[in-house]
Amino acid sequence: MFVVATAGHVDHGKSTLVRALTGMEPDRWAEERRRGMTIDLGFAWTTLPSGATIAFVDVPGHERFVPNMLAGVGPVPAAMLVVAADEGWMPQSAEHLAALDALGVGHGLLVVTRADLADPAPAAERARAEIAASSLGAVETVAVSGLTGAGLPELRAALDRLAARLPAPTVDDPVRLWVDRSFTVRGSGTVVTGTLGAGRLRVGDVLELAGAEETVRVRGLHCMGEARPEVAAVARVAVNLRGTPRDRLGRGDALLTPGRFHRTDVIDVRLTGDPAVDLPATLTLHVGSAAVPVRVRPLGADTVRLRLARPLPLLVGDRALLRDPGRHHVTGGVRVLDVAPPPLSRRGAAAARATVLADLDGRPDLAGELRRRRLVRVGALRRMGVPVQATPVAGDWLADPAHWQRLGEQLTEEVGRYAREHPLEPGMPVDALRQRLALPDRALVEALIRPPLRVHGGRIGTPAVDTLPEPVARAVQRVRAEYADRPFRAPEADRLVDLGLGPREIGAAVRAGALLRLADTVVLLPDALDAAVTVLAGLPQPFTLSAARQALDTTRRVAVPLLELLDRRGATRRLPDDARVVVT
Ligand SMILES: Nc1nc2c(ncn2[C@@H]2O[C@H](COP(=O)(O)OP(=O)(O)OP(=O)(O)O)[C@@H](O)[C@H]2O)c(=O)[nH]1
Repeated sequence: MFVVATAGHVDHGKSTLVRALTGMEPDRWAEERRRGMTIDLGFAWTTLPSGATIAFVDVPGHERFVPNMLAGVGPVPAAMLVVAADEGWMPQSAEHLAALDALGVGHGLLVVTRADLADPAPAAERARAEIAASSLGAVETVAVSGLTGAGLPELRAALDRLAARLPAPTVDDPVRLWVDRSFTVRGSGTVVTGTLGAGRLRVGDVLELAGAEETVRVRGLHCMGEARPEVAAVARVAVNLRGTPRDRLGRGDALLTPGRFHRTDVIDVRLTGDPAVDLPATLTLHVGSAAVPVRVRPLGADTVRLRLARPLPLLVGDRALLRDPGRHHVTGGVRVLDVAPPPLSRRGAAAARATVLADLDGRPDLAGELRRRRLVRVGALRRMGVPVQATPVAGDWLADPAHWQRLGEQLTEEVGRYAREHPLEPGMPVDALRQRLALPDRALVEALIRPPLRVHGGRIGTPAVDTLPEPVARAVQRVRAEYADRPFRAPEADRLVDLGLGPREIGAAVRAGALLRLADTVVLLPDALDAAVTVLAGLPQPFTLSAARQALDTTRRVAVPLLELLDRRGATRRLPDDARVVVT
């Protein structure tokens, strides 16, 4: 099935055309029949020559009912713009086209009606020129008479071609069904209707109400007058919500796949088309079938922040329309750039925000969102409409890769600093670290830990120190504290004993990797090796033993075995003349 909305000036023959195509009566209300005018939305369907089904959303043409028109057009992907041959292009033709353009409707047809009353060519030419400048672009044109039926077979064929051009619906997406009507059916209870633009509905589904944060169960589904166990997009659908009082939901509400949409009352948007220089401070935002008053705060040249009078389930990339209800005038279109924007409380925040927004295009972009939010939950991103194809760093957290790497470096620094400031403690408490790094979740801290660091007893430290017997671990910490600023000076044997490290303790510490034995009684802290390579790499190459000794600020007792160890590990290479180079 595909769904097309009509559009066009009042009395140009939209309803007559839908009636002629479908044999159904789209104007449902007695008042509409009496006044010969469409006030609200009408619906009808038919089968095309290809066998495809097409449903029409027939909208009112009178300017007073533009909000109803927008509720019908908002969720529909294609439009049939109707212009009467005898009247030609009229104000509501223009306003309806402006609305379709603002909403970014990209597919449609031009139908010149009442072709039995006048030559359709002039009206067609003018209309085509207007339409060409809109999001609809170049459209196929068909002249018809709803009265005589002339042109209807050609129109059916053109509708088939239009259907073939429409993008395939995404039936696996979450459901956001904008409600355009709600009524009570005797014996069945509350029924709502809408255009299902994406996703799939099944009897028994549990859905959320956008406005009430409560869930409802789908008791029955109707599509084209028939009960169905399941309806997939794109379709006109009636949903029976027996048990839900009718006053709980109406036009502008939405039925949602639970947990998949972010309800927001603040959005940052880009104005599309010609951004008006002076936007009024209050306007009405039309999106889907909803119409909500908004307060407008300009940010950049074509970006504004909108504060909605009530929250709506919006996604990054949504198209919407701003209208000035006082002046009966479509102000322009917007594309949603951010549905969870940061507050603008600091001085200069608005200008900074405008710079960020200038780079956004409303296309959900995972890498960009991660860069801006740094750390964000999978569910939150999904609810904003960002497709998530990335592996969480911990739990359901996603991280910007560069930020994550910086956090890892900060963590190492913090743990190192803590060890220096608290030499007797066996590591830094995880919660203290979480606070230092301002991380929202302990799981993130744990995910950032890389060997040789590890968590032990709620603290983060090096495993060697953790697993050593308590007195030995303390003794090693004392060495660390005492030699922090001269890492290549090995303590003399009697100093080691003073610090609590006799031959047995030294053996345990070396086995655990907490000390590095260079020679019988020469020990260093294990990180001295890497530090030594860094110092040596800074020397003019090759360097001599004596240059190395001076650069490391140590004695031959340490320098000789240290360089030999580095040679064995391949970090340095000894040349035939006994000088060395650092291997890079
Ligand atoms: N001669 C002739 N009259 C037509 C044709 N199509 C519509 N009309 C007449 O034009 C008038 C308006 O037609 P509608 O179909 O109600 O127009 P509409 O565009 O649906 O009007 P709104 O929904 O109120 O905007 C009616 O009197 C129709 O009988 C046509 O092809 N030929």
